Amino acid sequence: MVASTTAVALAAVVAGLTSASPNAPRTKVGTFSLPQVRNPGFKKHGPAQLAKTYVKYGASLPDGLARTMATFNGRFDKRDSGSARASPEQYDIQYLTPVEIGTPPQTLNLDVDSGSSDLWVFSTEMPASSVKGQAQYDPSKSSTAKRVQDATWNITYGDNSYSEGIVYKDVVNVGGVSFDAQAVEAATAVSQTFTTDANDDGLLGLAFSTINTVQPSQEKTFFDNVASELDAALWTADLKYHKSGCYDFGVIDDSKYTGQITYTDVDSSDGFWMFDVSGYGIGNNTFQSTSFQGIADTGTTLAMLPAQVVKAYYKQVRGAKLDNSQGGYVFPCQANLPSFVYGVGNARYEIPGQYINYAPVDNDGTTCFGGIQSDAGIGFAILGDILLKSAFVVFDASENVPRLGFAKK
Ligand SMILES: CNCc1ccc(Oc2cccnc2)o1
Repeated sequence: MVASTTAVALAAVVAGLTSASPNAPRTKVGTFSLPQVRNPGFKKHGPAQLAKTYVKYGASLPDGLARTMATFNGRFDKRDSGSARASPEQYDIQYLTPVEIGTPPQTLNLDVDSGSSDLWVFSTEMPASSVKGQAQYDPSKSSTAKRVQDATWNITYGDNSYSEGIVYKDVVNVGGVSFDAQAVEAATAVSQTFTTDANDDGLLGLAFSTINTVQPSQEKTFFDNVASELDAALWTADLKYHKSGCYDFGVIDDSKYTGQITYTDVDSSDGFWMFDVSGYGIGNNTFQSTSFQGIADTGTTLAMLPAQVVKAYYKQVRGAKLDNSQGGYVFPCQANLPSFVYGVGNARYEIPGQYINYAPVDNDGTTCFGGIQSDAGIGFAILGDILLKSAFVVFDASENVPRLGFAKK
């Protein structure tokens, strides 16, 4: 930002020095004055003025100025913002977002994941046996793909899914926001859970770049790469129950929420969007102001909450039980589930009971698996899609301390 201010200041000085043309005839005609009129259509733009001056005197533009002018390509005042659809898989197990990679663009449907920081894709670098219907990034078909020599990555997720591979730099476009040298992590191997997930072509990590797994030199997330070009260094998640939602970059679309946005500071020291949940309520019972730490994680399907909170919730559900063979709390699919309320500061956000009936565990739909489960062993709560889809969420990195915003919708 300072660089462009300097350019503007410099341009203003240079523009001022060249206001009178040096080529005017030098005849002695006494004095004359030319009243100046303001050009109503003139938009002040430092780099453009400076560039004009260089061109006027036949000088070539310094590289930085040429690059600046290239990025503006006529958009003198607009910076950037974009919007990308988030389509749910069955049971909202995850939401997939089309991402264009390479030249010409190859479209892959990625799982936007605020709980990790690698952008990785199924690729032609992996064995065909690991690919069951997914789209594959083919760097050999992208004129802008450049291999990052000796770079590798590997990552394991909360559900023990795993992937690893090599790295290219290429153009990546998400919802109209583009970066021309994004680290695209091409998978050479993935776990069976990814192979069987036919619609998921990879992940787009939007946690903090400090937990990106590329070695020997860590790479930046897509958001960190584009943040300085966005109208505002933030992105928003508007996920929905059993229907498509939207990720926006660089803009808060006021039509997508009601009332006020409540902000809370984020502790990003572990690389996550970690914040304090101020408490919880079950159905119409009194709100319990016992705070706990949790991460906002669009890449986790369920809500993993403190064991005591989960126990108190399912105590209100007739026939609910902890079934370790299923890996968590189950209940009769016909159960009438109470709503769940979580607090952010003084604000309260309610998850309808219906959202907490995640999916049947048996073919006849008798027993269902809960959307709220215990975070035992994780070390913090995970506010996954079950909770996030009931709010409009702002992931705001525009200030020194990042923050999360929540609003009703
Ligand atoms: C559903 N298993 C495969 C799979 C798709 C996306 C991911 O990634 C995850 C899993 C858990 C938490 N965060 C990201 O794994």
